[in-house]
Amino acid sequence: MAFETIIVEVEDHVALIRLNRPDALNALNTQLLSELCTALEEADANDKVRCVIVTGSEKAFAAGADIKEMSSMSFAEVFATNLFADPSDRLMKIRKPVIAAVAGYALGGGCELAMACDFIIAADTAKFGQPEINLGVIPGLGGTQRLTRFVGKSKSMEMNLTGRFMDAEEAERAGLVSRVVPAKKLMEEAQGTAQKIAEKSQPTVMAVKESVNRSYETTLNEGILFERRVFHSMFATEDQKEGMAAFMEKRQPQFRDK
Ligand SMILES: CC(C)(O)CC(=O)SCCNC(=O)CCNC(=O)[C@H](O)C(C)(C)COP(=O)(O)OP(=O)(O)OC[C@H]1O[C@@H](n2cnc3c(N)ncnc32)[C@H](O)[C@@H]1OP(=O)(O)O
Repeated sequence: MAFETIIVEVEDHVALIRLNRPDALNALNTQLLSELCTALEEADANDKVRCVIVTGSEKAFAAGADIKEMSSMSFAEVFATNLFADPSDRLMKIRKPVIAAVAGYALGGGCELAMACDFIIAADTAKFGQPEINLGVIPGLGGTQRLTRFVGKSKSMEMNLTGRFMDAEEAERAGLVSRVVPAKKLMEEAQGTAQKIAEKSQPTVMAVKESVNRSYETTLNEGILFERRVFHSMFATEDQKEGMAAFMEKRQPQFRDK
């Protein structure tokens, strides 16, 4: 499919999806969100793709949902159309790993999009925030829920109540991002990380993603049980035999996704 508000490149088993509305700091309008979800679904279904990176520009990952598009909507309209339910549901169905490579602003829906990815690598220029309170609304794509799980109640409450931005260093300390890298190295680091994941056994990668995500949805006991059952099931794969044989034979494994 041809896209207008994003750019998609596939190289070495990694799909790079770049948000591309430079005049609006990648504000997430209906078209961009729809194209992003479609690109992610296409990457998920593409046998050549083993890992996905979502990124923006040097100035903005995304400055939130498009305020100009939303400003005149009525309650009846946002309720009847279930605004943001569709992208939220579609993002959660992606089974391949998705890395958010964030430079500049990741605000409101931008922060929520980054958090909906599997992990965040941040440039030292990144700024995260949920400033919806300044617009007279609350987050609608997971900002009160996911941010709380990432950084805890106190910091999430403060960020959501004041609209304060968090810089990259604070975001790393708080556990929102997996690591911070110099802005110039952001894409190199994200690509390198994606390559490492792309070399693993794909069923195992998907099982890790499903198991980690399960920890958000269930009790610790249920989660541990789920993990153990998935672990057991890995012994039905050829890649488990190959991975363990390769260790014993002191060589690199040749995974076949079987
Ligand atoms: C998804 C939900 C439900 O959770 C809701 C949301 O996401 S609501 C949106 C939350 N985000 C914000 O409130 C951030 C809004 N943007 C800003 O505060 C500032 O733009 C900034 C601090 C990120 C950057 O400031 P600055 O460098 O001064 O650039 P600007 O001149 O403000 O912006 C450039 C250009 O982009 C347009 N813009 C920026 N953000 C948005 C947006 N979220 N929606 C629509 N348009 C946006 C801005 O209007 C400028 O365009 P022009 O007006 O000059 O044409």
